[in-house]
Amino acid sequence: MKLSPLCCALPMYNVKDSGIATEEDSLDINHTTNTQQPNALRMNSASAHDLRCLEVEKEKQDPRSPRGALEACLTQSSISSSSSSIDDPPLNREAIEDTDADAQCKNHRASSNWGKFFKLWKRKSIKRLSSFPPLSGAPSISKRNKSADPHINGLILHDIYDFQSSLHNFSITDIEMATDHFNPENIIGRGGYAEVYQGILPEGKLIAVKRLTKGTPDEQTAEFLSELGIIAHVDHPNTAKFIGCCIEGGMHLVFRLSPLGSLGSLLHGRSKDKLTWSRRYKVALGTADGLMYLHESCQRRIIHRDIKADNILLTEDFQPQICDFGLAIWLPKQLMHHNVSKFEGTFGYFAPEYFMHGIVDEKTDVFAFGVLLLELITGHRALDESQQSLVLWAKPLLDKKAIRELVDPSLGDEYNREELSRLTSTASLCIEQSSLLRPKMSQVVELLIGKDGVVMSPREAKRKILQRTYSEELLDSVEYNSTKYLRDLDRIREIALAS
Ligand SMILES: Nc1ncnc2c1ncn2[C@@H]1O[C@H](COP(=O)(O)OP(=O)(O)OP(=O)(O)O)[C@@H](O)[C@H]1O
Repeated sequence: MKLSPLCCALPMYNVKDSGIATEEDSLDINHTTNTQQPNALRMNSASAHDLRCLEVEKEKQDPRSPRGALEACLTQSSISSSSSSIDDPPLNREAIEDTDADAQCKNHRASSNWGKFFKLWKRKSIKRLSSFPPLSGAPSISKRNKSADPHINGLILHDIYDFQSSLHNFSITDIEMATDHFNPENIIGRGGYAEVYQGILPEGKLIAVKRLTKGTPDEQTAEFLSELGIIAHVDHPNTAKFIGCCIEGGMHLVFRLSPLGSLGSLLHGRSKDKLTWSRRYKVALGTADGLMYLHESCQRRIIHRDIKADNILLTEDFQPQICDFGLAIWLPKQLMHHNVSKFEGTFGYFAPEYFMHGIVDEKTDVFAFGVLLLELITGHRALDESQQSLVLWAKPLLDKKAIRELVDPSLGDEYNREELSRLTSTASLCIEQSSLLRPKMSQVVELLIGKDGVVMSPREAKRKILQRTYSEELLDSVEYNSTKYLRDLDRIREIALAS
């Protein structure tokens, strides 16, 4: 079951009182005020909103944040196009107008460059964005940006805009031609926010067009910018290939088509037999590599927050590509974790600390990756039709190493025992209830490939990865068992269904 971002407020466990440094949703622009929030949360909404506005201003100053990168681009664009500004068409208010009566935020929007962003995208003359900083080898922006010298800052901007992005600004005519006017027969996927159409460009390139369909125009804009701000900076063989976007007639993100669709559709569909053991192993390794890149090798830490089989696309040679960055956040280095006040994500993949405290960090992705490994091994869904959790079913079997009972019957004996053993022991570590005992993704990769020929036992691995953080200490001090996990799962499900 997928939770929509605004449908369900996270029950608060008074994290502030327990001493954890909390932070408003400073990085996730999805988090607008939720009218369905319980009273306690609603009472806080005014100050949270003010804080949010302040945070937005702070993000705009940081050229490495999604908002900062776009703002920087727009500042530059308005500098370079200042002479022609008189001729500019009026802003596309429709896309950004907010019905919110909050005067402060209206003022913020009036002075914001976001309107210009949409205007830029809409201009036919600008077909290519040169707005996003390079993905690698970028100038050390944060360091140099400390200088108050406008000349130096000008140089930095110059560096940024010299980057020739290959992102394309499609017109709605391009998109309609490619998808045969959004012919329903071309729908290849439906998610919580979007319909995805396959299409073909005049030069023959196959594309997938993600058309945002759910929510109000404001919510769609927030979702669009949130995903765009992350994917435009992500470039790895195991992440979805973003080509460009179109903001005419709605919000559209354009990707290279992954011909085999998602891992979820294959694993739980009629073509399951295509997923031989060696392909499953390849998918596990590739996904781990992609996630390690997001957590540890990007300019900023990216937490995906919705790792699941449906969000792993497959190329024709079964190379996995992580997609759907709609919930992803950038986490500042100095922040141990991020606290959210609303549930977003997918049932069956939630880590206990997310249930308990709304804590989001790399380890919540690691937990979801562990569930994904279990899906690959067992062929079961994360949550089956009767809402039974795969984690709770598999845990006792993992503990007593009943591997034959775990393995997908459709594989028969067609699997590599050593690889299977690595996958099961890694899965077992990833779904540890205490995030402290879960490995980092770089450790996961090592475990999966059996580095140095050593297959680590969970006990050995636990000893190796002991690295306590404050939040981990706190979590560890709370006795968290399967009963509590189940209770939390039920409670969150009830809240989600009630709202
Ligand atoms: N590039 C692509 N190539 C092929 N299929 C795709 C592609 N992108 C998306 N899909 C299909 O569309 C589905 C939905 O896409 P996506 O997850 O991005 O939408 P969403 O609305 O954000 O979904 P969610 O509810 O998971 O947040 C995917 O599970 C996949 O089956």
